[in-house]
Amino acid sequence: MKALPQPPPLNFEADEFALFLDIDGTLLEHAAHPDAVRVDDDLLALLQAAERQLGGALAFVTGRSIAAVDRLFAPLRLPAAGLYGLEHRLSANGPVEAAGEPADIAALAEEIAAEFDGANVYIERKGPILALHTRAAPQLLARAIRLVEQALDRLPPGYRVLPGNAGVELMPLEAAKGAAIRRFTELPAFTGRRPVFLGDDTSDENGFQAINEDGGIAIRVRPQGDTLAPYGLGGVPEAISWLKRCAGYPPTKAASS
Ligand SMILES: O=P(O)(O)OC[C@H]1O[C@H](O[C@H]2O[C@H](CO)[C@@H](O)[C@H](O)[C@H]2O)[C@H](O)[C@@H](O)[C@@H]1O
Repeated sequence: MKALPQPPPLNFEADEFALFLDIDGTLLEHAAHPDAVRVDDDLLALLQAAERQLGGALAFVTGRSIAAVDRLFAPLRLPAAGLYGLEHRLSANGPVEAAGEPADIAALAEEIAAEFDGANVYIERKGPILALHTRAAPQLLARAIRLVEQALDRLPPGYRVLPGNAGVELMPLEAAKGAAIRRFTELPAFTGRRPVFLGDDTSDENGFQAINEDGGIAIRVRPQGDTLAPYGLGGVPEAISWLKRCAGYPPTKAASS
């Protein structure tokens, strides 16, 4: 695969850009369990500076719930699309439009938890989305995917299965990062600015597509295989270094090499 060029540094203070950030694998290195990731003060300060410089045109766009995002980044609160856009908080201190857990998904979650009883598989119940994490038990990934695919046949239409490298998620069809980003770009704080989206995963490709269609800048972190993003950054450290340059931090050795 041809290496993607790095994105040019942007000036966050230029009133030109709206920034959308995926979290896991983009801002935070992956950990064996979703609750094992940590946000350090350096990242918090960077996000606070970026939010100020961008005039508030900064939002998380993540598969996590907004409640989980707030716990991770406390005391920082940003506008956020959680659960791939099934939840929104349109302004930093606004209300969360949260999504509940339908009865059929609750029943399925119980069934799958019993199936994996004693195995090192974490079942994350996120309202209408069910995630099975096998990062700590990679040998169980194929079984987890099979179980969720079989369950799809029993559920009412309107769900899809999104397999990943370390787990699988069952989610409503309308959960998509592209639509989540567009919901923000219609708001006064974001509109008229060029959208920029950093993501690292298959689930971010839908966001890249929307960004490309809307004349924005799509950046895939640690690109592997096909991507719609025209730009790439090697990993989380490179993504943080690039964001720091955009926010006017002095160059570090790693960033300038
Ligand atoms: O859209 P994102 O912000 O990238 O969120 C995607 C999922 O992230 C979390 O799971 C992933 O990260 C965990 C911590 O590194 C890791 O243990 C897990 O294997 C990954 O799938 C989160 O728990 C999910 O709810 C998000 O959908």
